[in-house]
Amino acid sequence: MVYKALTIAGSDSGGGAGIQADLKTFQELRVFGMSALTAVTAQNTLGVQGVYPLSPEAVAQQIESVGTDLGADAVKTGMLFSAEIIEVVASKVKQFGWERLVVDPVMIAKGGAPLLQEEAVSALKTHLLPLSMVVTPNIPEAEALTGLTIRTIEDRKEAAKRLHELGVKYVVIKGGHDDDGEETVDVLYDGSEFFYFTSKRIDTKHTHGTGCTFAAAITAELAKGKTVQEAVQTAKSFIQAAISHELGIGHGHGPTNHWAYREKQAR
Ligand SMILES: Nc1ncnc2c1ncn2[C@@H]1O[C@H](COP(=O)(O)OP(=O)(O)O)[C@@H](O)[C@H]1O
Ligand SMILES: Cc1ncc(COP(=O)(O)OP(=O)(O)O)c(N)n1
Repeated sequence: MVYKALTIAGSDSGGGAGIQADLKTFQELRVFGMSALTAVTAQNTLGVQGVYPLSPEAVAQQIESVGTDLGADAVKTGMLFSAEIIEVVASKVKQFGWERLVVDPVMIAKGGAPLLQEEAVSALKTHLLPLSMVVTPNIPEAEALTGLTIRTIEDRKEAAKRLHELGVKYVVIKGGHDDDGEETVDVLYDGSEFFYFTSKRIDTKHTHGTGCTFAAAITAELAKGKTVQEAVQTAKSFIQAAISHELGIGHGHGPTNHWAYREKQAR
């Protein structure tokens, strides 16, 4: 069986985040990866040097090409840049009836560069979140989407409930930005229960692209027909391996190691 996943996201020339991280993750999890580019970024481990969005028509046409021929078992969105792009993505998701949709609401790169226009946050809430099966905000993104200030796990639970009310079936609020304590905890809410995915916090500066990689792993597992709980568990193990076995490349915040999980499984 060939499982297929489509990522709709921006290109990271440095290869650690964006489309590149997504396709590497799909491949490592034995899922055929396809892409629709929303923007080209000139980016490396030191930061984002340039952002060049594509036209909404170009984004729509790429999705159309994939949807009318290959099809997709699951779809992920990453950097969407503008309200116009969000609207065409939402309309194509509806057109092709894609239900296994993972929305990683990328807003700002770790170095501080904006990857989503501020006025596009409300388009994300109105047009895309109601269509999504899973949304995977980090803490600042969950704050921007809900208007809440998030300090504690209870705050994250409240934010998850608010996002669920927008129509998202499963909300995962990631804990990478909560650097208190020895563990990172990702909180999953399915509309009635909370589940916690915990791992040892790794002390490293090489975490560029963790969010993209984590959401891409969820997407790959959903493409195979796994449940959301199973998919999040695999994604947590995948990202833990990718962060622990750092590559140490570049002069700044380096990428994670996308082949570490496979090598660990093979041992
Ligand atoms: N230092 C770390 N050690 C272990 N896991 C981490 C670390 N930083 C992030 N993660 C994990 O990586 C994934 C992405 O989290 P996060 O960094 O919050 O996202 P983003 O890249 O979108 O800001 C989550 O599963 C989180 O728990
Ligand atoms: C093209 C592109 N898309 C998304 C991101 C953000 O990726 P993320 O996984 O959140 O990693 P950091 O930028 O926070 O390291 C990006 N940088 N570029």
